[in-house]
Parts: sequence; C-alpha cells; structure tokens
Amino acid sequence: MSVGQQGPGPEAIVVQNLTKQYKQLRAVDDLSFSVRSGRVTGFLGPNGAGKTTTLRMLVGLVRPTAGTATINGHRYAELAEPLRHVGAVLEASSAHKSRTGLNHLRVICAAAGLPRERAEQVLELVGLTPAAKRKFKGYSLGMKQRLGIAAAMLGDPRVLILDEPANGLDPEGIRWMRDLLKALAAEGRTVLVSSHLLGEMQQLADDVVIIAAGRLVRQGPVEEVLGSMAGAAQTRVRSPQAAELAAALQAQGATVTPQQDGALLVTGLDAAAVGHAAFVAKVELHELAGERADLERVFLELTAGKAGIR
Ligand SMILES: Nc1ncnc2c1ncn2[C@@H]1O[C@H](COP(=O)(O)OP(=O)(O)OP(=O)(O)O)[C@@H](O)[C@H]1O
Repeated sequence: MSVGQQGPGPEAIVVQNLTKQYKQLRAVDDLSFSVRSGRVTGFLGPNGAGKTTTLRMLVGLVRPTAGTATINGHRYAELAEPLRHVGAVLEASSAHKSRTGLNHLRVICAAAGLPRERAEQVLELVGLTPAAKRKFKGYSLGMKQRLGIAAAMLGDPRVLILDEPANGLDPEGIRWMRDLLKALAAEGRTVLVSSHLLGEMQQLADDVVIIAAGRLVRQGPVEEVLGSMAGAAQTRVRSPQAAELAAALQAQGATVTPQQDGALLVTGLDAAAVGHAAFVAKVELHELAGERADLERVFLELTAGKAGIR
C-alpha cells in the first residue's frame, strides 16, 4: 500500500506569517499555512492573489519582507543540495534553443553534481524519451512543461512545487499531469501545485490552500472545505406533488428553487433529509439526487469581495 493511501504524512512545507511588500502593494500579507507529505495540495487564488510570489519566496527567489517559509524544517537557502530536496517548476522550462532536451538536462546534472544517467531517467518519467534528441526550439508548450518537470525531478526530490503546470496543456496533457502528480504523492512525496483551474484541482488535490489578496482564506482537505460551506448541500428532487413537497422542505428551513424542467433544487438539506421529509409528508418521489458543492462555487463564495483586481 502506498503512503498516499495510508493518509497524510508530516508537514513538509511550513509557511509562517509570510509577508511581501512591494512599494505600495502588499502582495503576500501575513500568510500562514502548511503542506503535508503524501498529498497533492492545491494552492488556489484569483489572479494577483500572491500565489507566484509565495512560491518564489519558498524557493528563495524572492526575499520575504517578514515571516518564514521552510521545507522539511529548513529555509531553502540553508539546504546543502537543494535539488535533492526540492524540485520547482515555476515557469515552462527555458533552454538554449539549439540544445536538445537530453543535453539540457545533462547540463543541469553536471552543474548540480547529479549522476548523468538521471537525464534519461527523468525524460522517461515524463514521457519525453522520443523527443530526447530533438532541439528545444521545436518543443511545443506541453513538451516544455514536461521538460520543466523532468528538470525538477533530476535530484529525485521529496518535495515538488509547481506554478500553474497545466498552463498550455491540452486535455490529454492535463490528464497525464494529474496522474503523474498523484503517483508522486502516493510515493510519499509532497506536491504543492498552484492553479486557477478549479475544476482540475477538484480532481487532483487532496488538500487545498485558498488565498485572496495575499491572505489565507481557507485551508484543509478538499472534502472538508467543500463540506464546510454553509448551504453547500444541494439536492435535486422531483415529485408529482411538488407544491406539498416544497412546503414540507421549507418548513425545515431549506431553500427551494423550482427548475424549468419541473424538478425542485433544494439548498440546505442533503438527499437523505429531503427523502425523509417526503416520507413523513407522504409525498411520492420520482427523482432524488444529491449534488455536491463544487470547488468553483465554494471558491467564488470564499473569495467574493476579497479578491479585487490587482
Ligand atoms: N516584482 C514585483 N514588483 C511589484 N509588484 C509585484 C512584483 N511581483 C508581483 N507583484 C504584484 O504582486 C501581486 C501578486 O502577484 P502574484 O504573481 O504573486 O499573484 P498570483 O496569485 O500568482 O497571480 P497570477 O495567477 O495572476 O499569476 C500582483 O498584484 C502583482 O502585480
């Protein structure tokens, strides 16, 4: 059984009171959250929320104004061989345009003191072996994303940090990325991945950290964040005695919205509660379906009014 199936491991990334002030703008504002190993954690927020700035502070590319970010208890700058601890993909890879993908990776191996054969191994991992000897300038954006991940995996790091890795990928590429990241987390690695593609996160992430305007909005397991939303439970129900049923449900405090097709959309009661209310009221049911709150709606509700345009 993999670690991922055994449940979350210890906190591998800890961000404490992290702040970044750019002249007038506080891009990241007293932000604290933690990321556990053996899980994929989605880092979500509207445009300009401060996701990229936070990830760049994590890997020492931006100096925090205040606060700390640690990886396995150490600041990035304190790690002796950082590539063996942390792999970061902060933008699609860039390489010398006439260099092949394989040579690009070999150069990184040489500079970082990593075994040369890691280049072939990580190309295999990301499915780029057939393009290993093609020049970088002929790579599609999707191939560049794969090469970026390959480079991040050269040191076989236990922690992987990716900024919008699905950008530029087609649906098949997105599926591939999802499977790879889940597999890496299932090996016990820590995977922190930012995205604004909320639907994608719902399928990928075990935990989410949601920020808006540089501040933490919510963090926790996806299911908990979804389930904690007030009125998140929605149930679709259909009955030949719709008016009686609506009255019985409203008496329990639910909001009932008739749909164009004659069904009722019930907010605030789950399917079991709606079925029970119908049973008690002796109302016949022709359809009863619970609808989960989706991350998109939760995200909009959580960040409403806080996001602004930055
Ligand atoms: N070097 C900089 N100097 C000044 N302002 C900056 C700098 N880098 C980022 N910002 C600003 O900080 C805010 C947060 O930017 P950041 O890129 O971290 O957000 P984000 O959540 O990654 O957004 P997006 O999804 O649009 O990339 C934005 O308003 C941005 O314009």
